[in-house]
Amino acid sequence: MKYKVMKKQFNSDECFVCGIHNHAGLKTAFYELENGVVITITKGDNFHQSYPNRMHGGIISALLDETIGRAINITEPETWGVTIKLEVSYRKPVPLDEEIVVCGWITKTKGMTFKGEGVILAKDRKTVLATSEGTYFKQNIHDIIGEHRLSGWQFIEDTHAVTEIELDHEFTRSE
Ligand SMILES: CCCCC/C=C\C/C=C\C/C=C\C/C=C\CCCC(=O)SCCNC(=O)CCNC(=O)[C@H](O)C(C)(C)COP(=O)(O)OP(=O)(O)OC[C@H]1O[C@@H](n2cnc3c(N)ncnc32)[C@H](O)[C@@H]1OP(=O)(O)O
Repeated sequence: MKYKVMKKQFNSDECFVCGIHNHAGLKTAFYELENGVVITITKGDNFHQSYPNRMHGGIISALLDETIGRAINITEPETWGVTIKLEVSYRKPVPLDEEIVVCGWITKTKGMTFKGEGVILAKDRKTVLATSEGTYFKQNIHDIIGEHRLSGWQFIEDTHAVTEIELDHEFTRSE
């Protein structure tokens, strides 16, 4: 099924996943889809490996963590969250020489916490490589970053605008 891209999200300076100046990181761009899912299309590098041509499990979990956490901004653009619990199922090796699609969506918000689920799809946009469930605690951005600056949080224009994406996956909401 084809999903329309509604919005591109901001990037940070130094975050391991989305920091545009983090040279060891993934520099991922995140997009909000019309169905309430946030996605990033990305590819790891050799320095993200565990076994040869296999992405390290910690990096897989970082990708799922941030993608799910960002999905809250579709319905609550001003909300920031910190991860308090994350469960990851590694279903198949995540290759480093092919694009993958990471998807995250929110399943529940209650009080100061929200929950979401995520999936990593292979380059065929269908084969499930990993799945995840996360819980996040809503926190004021100034309590999260303390004295650190907010200035690196910025919109990065795409050279080729991503307007839609085709995914062969059913996004279920269990709660
Ligand atoms: C340039 C500016 C911007 C830069 C941004 C850069 C990058 C970010 C990129 C994108 C951002 C957008 C979205 C991304 C979303 C996620 C991405 C990844 C996020 C992370 O990678 S983030 C790192 C890992 N994450 C942490 O660093 C959290 C450490 N933690 C704490 O900071 C405290 O733990 C806190 C504040 C959560 C609560 O602390 P507190 O002192 O305010 O309150 P307290 O302790 O009383 O807890 C209150 C109630 O939460 C329960 N509770 C607490 N922790 C729990 C746990 N783990 N499990 C189950 N329940 C828990 C208690 O049991 C109590 O429950 P009850 O009320 O029922 O008793």
